[in-house]
Amino acid sequence: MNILLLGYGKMGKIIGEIAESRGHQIVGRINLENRDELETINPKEVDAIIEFSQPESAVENIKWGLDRGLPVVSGTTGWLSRKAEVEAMANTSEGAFFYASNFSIGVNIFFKVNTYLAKLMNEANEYKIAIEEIHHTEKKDAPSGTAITLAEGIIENISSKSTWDLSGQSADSERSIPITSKRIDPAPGTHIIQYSSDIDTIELIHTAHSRKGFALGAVLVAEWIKDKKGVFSMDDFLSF
Ligand SMILES: NC(=O)C1=CN([C@@H]2O[C@H](COP(=O)(O)OP(=O)(O)OC[C@H]3O[C@@H](n4cnc5c(N)ncnc54)[C@H](O)[C@@H]3O)[C@@H](O)[C@H]2O)C=CC1
Ligand SMILES: O=C(O)C1=N[C@H](C(=O)O)C[C@H](O)C1
Repeated sequence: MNILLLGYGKMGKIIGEIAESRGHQIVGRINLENRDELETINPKEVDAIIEFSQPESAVENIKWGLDRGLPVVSGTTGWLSRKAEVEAMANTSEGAFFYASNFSIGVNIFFKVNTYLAKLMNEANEYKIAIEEIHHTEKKDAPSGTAITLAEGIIENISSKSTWDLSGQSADSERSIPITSKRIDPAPGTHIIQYSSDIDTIELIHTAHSRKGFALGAVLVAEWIKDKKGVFSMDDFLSF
Protein backbone atom coordinates (compact mmCIF):
# COMPACT_ATOMS: atom_id res chain seq x y z
CA MET A 1 0.00 0.00 0.00
CA ASN A 2 0.97 3.69 -0.44
CA ILE A 3 1.73 5.38 2.89
CA LEU A 4 2.13 9.11 3.54
CA LEU A 5 4.22 9.94 6.61
CA LEU A 6 3.22 13.19 8.35
CA GLY A 7 6.08 13.69 10.80
CA TYR A 8 9.40 12.19 9.74
CA GLY A 9 11.46 12.32 12.93
CA LYS A 10 12.56 9.50 15.21
CA MET A 11 9.27 7.60 14.77
CA GLY A 12 8.62 8.50 11.13
CA LYS A 13 12.00 7.18 10.08
CA ILE A 14 11.63 3.75 11.71
CA ILE A 15 8.02 3.50 10.56
CA GLY A 16 9.20 4.13 7.00
CA GLU A 17 11.88 1.44 7.29
CA ILE A 18 9.44 -1.14 8.65
CA ALA A 19 6.75 -0.24 6.10
CA GLU A 20 9.17 -0.63 3.18
CA SER A 21 10.46 -3.92 4.62
CA ARG A 22 6.84 -5.12 4.44
CA GLY A 23 6.60 -4.14 0.75
CA HIS A 24 4.78 -0.82 1.13
CA GLN A 25 5.67 2.41 -0.72
CA ILE A 26 6.28 5.69 1.13
CA VAL A 27 4.73 8.38 -1.10
CA GLY A 28 5.73 11.33 1.13
CA ARG A 29 7.97 12.10 4.09
CA ILE A 30 6.70 15.40 5.49
CA ASN A 31 8.30 17.42 8.28
CA LEU A 32 7.95 21.00 9.53
CA GLU A 33 10.82 21.96 7.26
CA ASN A 34 9.22 20.67 4.04
CA ARG A 35 5.51 20.90 4.85
CA ASP A 36 4.86 22.92 1.67
CA GLU A 37 5.56 19.66 -0.21
CA LEU A 38 2.29 18.30 1.22
CA GLU A 39 0.33 20.21 -1.43
CA THR A 40 2.18 18.29 -4.15
CA ILE A 41 0.83 14.97 -2.82
CA ASN A 42 -2.05 13.48 -4.84
CA PRO A 43 -4.52 12.10 -2.22
CA LYS A 44 -5.71 9.54 -4.79
CA GLU A 45 -2.24 7.99 -4.56
CA VAL A 46 -2.40 7.62 -0.73
CA ASP A 47 -3.89 4.54 0.93
CA ALA A 48 -3.14 5.66 4.53
CA ILE A 49 -1.46 8.43 6.49
CA ILE A 50 0.70 7.64 9.52
CA GLU A 51 1.04 10.74 11.67
CA PHE A 52 3.73 11.06 14.35
CA SER A 53 4.50 14.78 14.67
CA GLN A 54 4.19 17.03 17.75
CA PRO A 55 1.33 18.00 20.09
CA GLU A 56 0.67 21.36 18.46
CA SER A 57 0.62 19.90 14.93
CA ALA A 58 -1.43 16.71 15.26
CA VAL A 59 -4.95 18.09 14.78
CA GLU A 60 -4.03 20.06 11.66
CA ASN A 61 -2.31 16.99 10.20
CA ILE A 62 -5.20 14.66 11.00
CA LYS A 63 -7.74 17.08 9.56
CA TRP A 64 -5.66 17.36 6.35
CA GLY A 65 -6.13 13.63 5.84
CA LEU A 66 -9.79 13.49 6.86
CA ASP A 67 -10.62 16.43 4.57
CA ARG A 68 -9.34 14.27 1.69
CA GLY A 69 -11.25 11.16 2.79
CA LEU A 70 -8.11 9.30 3.86
CA PRO A 71 -7.48 6.91 6.79
CA VAL A 72 -5.23 8.60 9.38
CA VAL A 73 -3.27 6.58 11.93
CA SER A 74 -2.10 9.03 14.58
CA GLY A 75 0.38 8.29 17.35
CA THR A 76 1.20 11.85 18.32
CA THR A 77 0.48 12.45 22.02
CA GLY A 78 -0.20 15.57 24.08
CA TRP A 79 -3.21 16.92 22.14
CA LEU A 80 -6.12 14.85 23.53
CA SER A 81 -8.03 17.90 24.76
CA ARG A 82 -9.15 18.17 21.08
CA LYS A 83 -9.76 14.43 20.50
CA ALA A 84 -13.57 14.75 20.56
CA GLU A 85 -13.37 17.47 17.90
CA VAL A 86 -11.28 15.22 15.67
CA GLU A 87 -13.54 12.20 16.22
CA ALA A 88 -16.59 14.26 15.27
CA MET A 89 -14.85 15.33 12.06
CA ALA A 90 -13.88 11.73 11.28
CA ASN A 91 -17.48 10.58 11.73
CA THR A 92 -18.72 13.14 9.21
CA SER A 93 -15.94 12.51 6.69
CA GLU A 94 -15.18 9.84 4.09
CA GLY A 95 -11.98 9.09 6.01
CA ALA A 96 -11.00 7.08 9.07
CA PHE A 97 -9.25 8.06 12.30
CA PHE A 98 -7.22 5.76 14.56
CA TYR A 99 -5.42 7.05 17.65
CA ALA A 100 -3.31 5.11 20.12
CA SER A 101 -1.13 6.53 22.88
CA ASN A 102 1.02 3.45 22.34
CA PHE A 103 1.01 1.12 19.33
CA SER A 104 3.26 -1.50 20.91
CA ILE A 105 1.52 -4.86 21.27
CA GLY A 106 3.45 -5.41 24.52
CA VAL A 107 2.21 -2.14 25.99
CA ASN A 108 -1.36 -2.98 25.03
CA ILE A 109 -1.01 -6.27 26.91
CA PHE A 110 0.40 -4.14 29.77
CA PHE A 111 -2.74 -1.95 29.56
CA LYS A 112 -4.93 -5.05 30.02
CA VAL A 113 -2.82 -6.30 32.98
CA ASN A 114 -3.08 -2.80 34.49
CA THR A 115 -6.88 -2.83 34.44
CA TYR A 116 -7.01 -6.42 35.75
CA LEU A 117 -4.77 -5.52 38.71
CA ALA A 118 -6.77 -2.34 39.34
CA LYS A 119 -9.98 -4.38 39.60
CA LEU A 120 -8.31 -6.58 42.26
CA MET A 121 -6.82 -3.59 44.12
CA ASN A 122 -10.20 -1.89 44.33
CA GLU A 123 -10.78 -4.17 47.31
CA ALA A 124 -7.49 -3.11 48.98
CA ASN A 125 -7.73 0.57 49.96
CA GLU A 126 -4.58 0.48 52.10
CA TYR A 127 -2.34 0.79 49.04
CA LYS A 128 -1.03 4.12 47.72
CA ILE A 129 -0.96 4.22 43.88
CA ALA A 130 1.67 5.97 41.76
CA ILE A 131 2.83 5.94 38.12
CA GLU A 132 6.29 6.77 36.80
CA GLU A 133 7.31 7.21 33.16
CA ILE A 134 10.82 7.56 31.83
CA HIS A 135 11.62 8.88 28.32
CA HIS A 136 14.43 10.48 26.32
CA THR A 137 15.18 14.17 26.83
CA GLU A 138 13.72 15.22 23.43
CA LYS A 139 10.18 14.30 24.48
CA LYS A 140 8.00 17.42 24.33
CA ASP A 141 5.03 16.39 26.45
CA ALA A 142 4.65 15.21 30.06
CA PRO A 143 3.25 12.99 31.31
CA SER A 144 3.42 10.53 28.42
CA GLY A 145 0.26 9.56 26.60
CA THR A 146 0.89 5.99 27.74
CA ALA A 147 1.02 7.07 31.40
CA ILE A 148 -2.29 8.91 30.95
CA THR A 149 -3.86 5.77 29.44
CA LEU A 150 -2.58 3.74 32.42
CA ALA A 151 -4.03 6.29 34.87
CA GLU A 152 -7.38 6.20 33.04
CA GLY A 153 -7.43 2.40 33.31
CA ILE A 154 -6.92 2.65 37.08
CA ILE A 155 -9.53 5.43 37.50
CA GLU A 156 -12.13 3.31 35.64
CA ASN A 157 -11.62 0.40 38.07
CA ILE A 158 -10.72 1.90 41.46
CA SER A 159 -13.61 3.87 42.98
CA SER A 160 -11.37 5.92 45.28
CA LYS A 161 -9.51 7.49 42.32
CA SER A 162 -11.04 10.09 39.98
CA THR A 163 -8.12 11.94 38.44
CA TRP A 164 -4.35 12.07 37.93
CA ASP A 165 -1.75 14.82 38.30
CA LEU A 166 1.89 15.48 37.65
CA SER A 167 3.46 14.34 40.91
CA GLY A 168 3.20 16.83 43.73
CA GLN A 169 0.78 19.16 41.94
CA SER A 170 -2.54 17.74 43.17
CA ALA A 171 -4.86 19.59 45.51
CA ASP A 172 -6.68 16.34 46.32
CA SER A 173 -4.01 13.70 46.84
CA GLU A 174 -6.53 11.17 48.13
CA ARG A 175 -8.43 11.01 44.83
CA SER A 176 -5.56 11.73 42.46
CA ILE A 177 -2.94 9.37 40.99
CA PRO A 178 0.49 11.10 40.93
CA ILE A 179 2.47 10.61 37.72
CA THR A 180 6.23 11.25 37.86
CA SER A 181 7.92 12.05 34.53
CA LYS A 182 11.66 11.51 34.20
CA ARG A 183 13.70 12.47 31.14
CA ILE A 184 16.82 10.32 30.81
CA ASP A 185 18.54 9.46 27.50
CA PRO A 186 18.22 7.20 25.64
CA ALA A 187 15.03 5.79 27.23
CA PRO A 188 12.58 4.83 24.41
CA GLY A 189 9.82 4.45 27.02
CA THR A 190 9.53 2.86 30.50
CA HIS A 191 6.30 2.84 32.51
CA ILE A 192 5.96 1.75 36.15
CA ILE A 193 2.74 1.29 38.12
CA GLN A 194 3.24 1.01 41.88
CA TYR A 195 0.84 -0.02 44.64
CA SER A 196 2.55 0.39 48.03
CA SER A 197 1.45 -0.13 51.65
CA ASP A 198 3.17 -0.48 55.02
CA ILE A 199 3.30 -4.22 54.45
CA ASP A 200 4.39 -4.61 50.81
CA THR A 201 4.72 -3.13 47.32
CA ILE A 202 3.32 -4.42 44.02
CA GLU A 203 4.90 -3.05 40.81
CA LEU A 204 4.13 -3.51 37.11
CA ILE A 205 6.88 -2.39 34.73
CA HIS A 206 7.02 -2.15 30.94
CA THR A 207 10.33 -1.23 29.32
CA ALA A 208 10.63 -0.59 25.59
CA HIS A 209 14.08 -1.58 24.33
CA SER A 210 13.70 0.46 21.14
CA ARG A 211 11.03 2.24 19.06
CA LYS A 212 10.51 -0.89 16.91
CA GLY A 213 7.42 -2.06 18.80
CA PHE A 214 5.70 1.31 18.45
CA ALA A 215 6.54 1.53 14.74
CA LEU A 216 5.56 -2.04 13.84
CA GLY A 217 2.23 -1.60 15.61
CA ALA A 218 1.50 1.59 13.66
CA VAL A 219 2.27 -0.09 10.32
CA LEU A 220 0.10 -3.12 11.18
CA VAL A 221 -2.76 -0.75 12.03
CA ALA A 222 -2.27 1.14 8.74
CA GLU A 223 -2.58 -2.19 6.89
CA TRP A 224 -5.74 -2.97 8.90
CA ILE A 225 -7.48 0.40 8.49
CA LYS A 226 -7.15 0.53 4.67
CA ASP A 227 -10.64 1.05 3.08
CA LYS A 228 -12.29 1.51 6.52
CA LYS A 229 -14.29 4.61 7.54
CA GLY A 230 -15.01 6.02 11.01
CA VAL A 231 -13.19 6.15 14.37
CA PHE A 232 -11.15 3.22 15.69
CA SER A 233 -8.79 2.33 18.54
CA MET A 234 -6.54 -0.53 19.59
CA ASP A 235 -9.60 -2.22 21.13
CA ASP A 236 -10.99 -2.58 17.57
CA PHE A 237 -7.68 -3.81 16.16
CA LEU A 238 -6.55 -6.26 18.84
CA SER A 239 -8.11 -9.67 19.29
CA PHE A 240 -7.55 -9.76 23.08
N1 LIG B 1 1.67 6.25 20.00
C1 LIG B 1 2.88 5.70 20.05
O1 LIG B 1 3.04 4.45 20.02
C2 LIG B 1 4.07 6.58 20.10
C3 LIG B 1 3.89 7.94 20.09
N2 LIG B 1 4.96 8.78 20.03
C4 LIG B 1 4.65 10.20 19.87
O2 LIG B 1 4.93 10.56 18.52
C5 LIG B 1 5.29 11.94 18.45
C6 LIG B 1 6.57 12.06 17.65
O3 LIG B 1 7.59 11.44 18.35
P1 LIG B 1 9.08 11.46 17.72
O4 LIG B 1 9.06 10.90 16.35
O5 LIG B 1 9.97 10.87 18.74
O6 LIG B 1 9.34 13.03 17.64
P2 LIG B 1 10.38 13.80 16.71
O7 LIG B 1 10.48 15.17 17.27
O8 LIG B 1 11.61 12.97 16.54
O9 LIG B 1 9.65 13.85 15.29
C7 LIG B 1 8.50 14.64 15.08
C8 LIG B 1 8.60 15.18 13.66
O10 LIG B 1 7.37 15.81 13.33
C9 LIG B 1 7.68 16.91 12.49
N3 LIG B 1 6.54 17.84 12.53
C10 LIG B 1 6.20 18.71 13.49
N4 LIG B 1 5.11 19.40 13.13
C11 LIG B 1 4.76 18.95 11.89
C12 LIG B 1 3.73 19.26 10.98
N5 LIG B 1 2.84 20.24 11.23
N6 LIG B 1 3.67 18.58 9.80
C13 LIG B 1 4.59 17.63 9.51
N7 LIG B 1 5.61 17.30 10.33
C14 LIG B 1 5.67 17.95 11.51
C15 LIG B 1 8.96 17.49 13.02
O11 LIG B 1 9.66 18.20 12.01
C16 LIG B 1 9.71 16.23 13.48
O12 LIG B 1 10.63 15.78 12.50
C17 LIG B 1 5.34 12.42 19.90
O13 LIG B 1 4.12 13.04 20.21
C18 LIG B 1 5.46 11.13 20.71
O14 LIG B 1 4.90 11.23 22.00
C19 LIG B 1 6.25 8.33 20.01
C20 LIG B 1 6.50 6.98 20.06
C21 LIG B 1 5.41 6.00 20.13
O1 LIG C 1 7.72 10.33 22.94
C1 LIG C 1 8.00 9.10 22.92
O2 LIG C 1 9.11 8.62 22.61
C2 LIG C 1 6.90 8.16 23.28
N1 LIG C 1 5.71 8.68 23.45
C3 LIG C 1 4.51 7.91 23.63
C4 LIG C 1 3.79 8.40 24.87
O3 LIG C 1 3.76 9.65 25.06
O4 LIG C 1 3.24 7.54 25.59
C5 LIG C 1 4.70 6.42 23.54
C6 LIG C 1 6.04 5.91 23.97
O5 LIG C 1 6.08 5.83 25.37
C7 LIG C 1 7.19 6.71 23.41
